[in-house]
Amino acid sequence: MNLYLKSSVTTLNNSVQITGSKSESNRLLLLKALYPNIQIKNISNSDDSEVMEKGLQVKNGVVDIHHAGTAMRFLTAFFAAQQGRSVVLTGSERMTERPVKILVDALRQLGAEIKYEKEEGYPPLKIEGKELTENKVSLAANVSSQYISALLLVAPALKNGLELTLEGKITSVPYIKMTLALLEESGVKTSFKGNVIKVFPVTRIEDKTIVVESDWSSASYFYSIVALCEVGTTISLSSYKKNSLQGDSSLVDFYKEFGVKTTYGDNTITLEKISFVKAGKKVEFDLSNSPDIAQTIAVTCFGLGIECCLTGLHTLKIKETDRLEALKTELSKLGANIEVTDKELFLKPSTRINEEVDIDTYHDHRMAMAFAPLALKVPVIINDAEVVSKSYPGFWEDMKKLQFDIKPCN
Ligand SMILES: O=C(O)C1=C[C@@H](OP(=O)(O)O)[C@@H](O)[C@H](O)C1
Ligand SMILES: C=C(OP(=O)(O)O)C(=O)O
Repeated sequence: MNLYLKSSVTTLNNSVQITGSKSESNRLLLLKALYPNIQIKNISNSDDSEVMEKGLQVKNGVVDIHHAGTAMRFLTAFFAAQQGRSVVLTGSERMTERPVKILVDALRQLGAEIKYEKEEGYPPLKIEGKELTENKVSLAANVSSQYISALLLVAPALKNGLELTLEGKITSVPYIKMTLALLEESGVKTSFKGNVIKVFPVTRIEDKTIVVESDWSSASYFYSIVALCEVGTTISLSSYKKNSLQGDSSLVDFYKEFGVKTTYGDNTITLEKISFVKAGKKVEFDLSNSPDIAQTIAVTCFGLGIECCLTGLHTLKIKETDRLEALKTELSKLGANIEVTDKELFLKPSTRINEEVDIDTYHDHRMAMAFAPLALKVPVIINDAEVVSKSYPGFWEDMKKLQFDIKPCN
């Protein structure tokens, strides 16, 4: 499904309810499978959380997690430690190109039995669940934090717990801290000192209800909309809190640079455009702690016609698509002057945006959602727009509520 998007509004005053964080939800779903007395509220309605929930229930056989990277990594560790269960863990074609060797090697060091069904280092994986009794392992921390979170999530159910030594520069740190915080909230003892993380074993935890905060990565698209609107625009989003576990809450600081003020209310945040962004402005952001908002920020800068230098993007090449190349190709079609390396993006200021350009989305939900706000400036076509369901199934409906005119096209 391709969608033709345009919007003639310049000012908005709306509110949107966003579904629970998919990162928090997928962690809690795994913890609930290990400790059923955990109850989860405001769980994500994303495809990725749905495949995670279904995957956890498979006793033996094939588990297909489609495009969900976290589900792939978390379930690899989960099934490796499930004695008596035997599965083949697979996903979409892209998933067979997303590396898992660092995680598989670490699990093997702990005693796991995992074989590559096709290419060494990549899914699909054949996993024979075993009791893992080894409890010390070192692994590279500079490629994806998901490998680390995967090990930490199964750690409290291992007989001897786990001690992880992280090697190299640790990437996407807030996601590791989120994992530890949710373990603690569930009643598991953890420690993180220097580059060593310890998780202590627990056989039973108290009854617990954990409320998932709504998804900050999803909130980014509304930050972009507010930034591209006139002064006076407000959008309220729920349910959010000030002390978020999600690193993408750094949007609050990043978007100040684009004239967007965030006010915290009771369970809501209100985004308000309070000042114009002057021509000639340039922003420089290190996004190594919040890689999932890189596309949103790059498109906001292009829409505002300002220069940006985004660094810390080394994980983007192994996500749903090579996001650096995808951004370069699609922003160039719109007329941008953009350069990328394997970890940075440089955008020069532009004064015009090409109209009615077909934006390809490369099976990547964030390509579709990041480019949609540009319809405030010129009509755009988003190809394969259904990709949004990976994290935000209600995205197009919410955009219609914000008076975006959205029609299917060929
Ligand atoms: O643990 C998580 O929930 C995630 C970690 C990040 O991955 P990397 O650590 O690979 O950057 C992030 O990009 C992904 O969307 C979700
Ligand atoms: C990278 C993402 O997800 P995953 O790695 O879980 O597929 C994302 O949602 O932007």
